[in-house]
Amino acid sequence: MQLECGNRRLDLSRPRVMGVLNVTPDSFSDGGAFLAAGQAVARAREMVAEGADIIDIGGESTRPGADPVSIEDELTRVIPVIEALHGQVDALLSVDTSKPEVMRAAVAAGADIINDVCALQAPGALEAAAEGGAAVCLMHMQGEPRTMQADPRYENVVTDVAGFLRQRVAAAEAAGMARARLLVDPGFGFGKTLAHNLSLLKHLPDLVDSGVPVLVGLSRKSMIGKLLDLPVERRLQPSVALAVIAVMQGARIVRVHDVAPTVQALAMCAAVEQAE
Ligand SMILES: Nc1nc2[nH]c(SCC(=O)O)nc2c(=O)[nH]1
Repeated sequence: MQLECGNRRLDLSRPRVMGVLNVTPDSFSDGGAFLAAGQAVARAREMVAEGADIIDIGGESTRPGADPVSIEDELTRVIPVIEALHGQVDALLSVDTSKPEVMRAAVAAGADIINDVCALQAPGALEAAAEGGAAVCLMHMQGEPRTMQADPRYENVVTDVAGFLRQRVAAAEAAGMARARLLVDPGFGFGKTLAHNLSLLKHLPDLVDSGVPVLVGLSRKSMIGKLLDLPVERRLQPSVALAVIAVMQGARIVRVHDVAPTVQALAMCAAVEQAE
């Protein structure tokens, strides 16, 4: 199984690690720490050295309650980092954005993957994503970051999310994107209660059956805090455990803050997968 990212390919026959690089002043886990492009580039290099296959660069926090960011501010934050990293690190570059203007500029600057928590629903996003050839991650979110955790409700969260993602895959293909360029993601924590998140993880194989590789983001999320009553800075071990569970449920890419421990854990998953 290969993911087509422009003229590059990512072999998904073994699970891959996407390192989170928040270039925002209010990101929930390292807000402000990497605002300066120089610090962001250093952090990216650190994650690549730890084994990250992809660096996910985000200029707008989408944690619950986050305020929207202007196009200009998002461009100012992410483009210099993509330009500085392009061709300089042995990892694919992903841009975490929902804005078509940022998608176009990021791909032009060297982004290999568009990671859209809104699954290309913004006006012009399908066209922007189609034209550059980058891979695209289509993620499910109910509502918007500011209000999505108020009172999320579903008929059946698994079939609702799976149906939405199937529809977004169809829309992307209709816009001219080959299926080999696509990823789907249930969007843990994006308009979901703890029960919804646990059900989605338990039934992840239903999503895997869609034939499009699955990416998940569970790292340091509030579902861990709710289950174990742990603050963000003490969620490493459960985050690694959730990455292993997701991979054993069929996920092929995990989006994480703590790269080295996740790389180690997924190397063991890969060894077991490949054993006789
Ligand atoms: N594809 C994808 N992109 C993401 N961006 C964020 S930002 C919030 C956080 O890291 O807690 N989460 C996710 C996720 O779960 N999947």
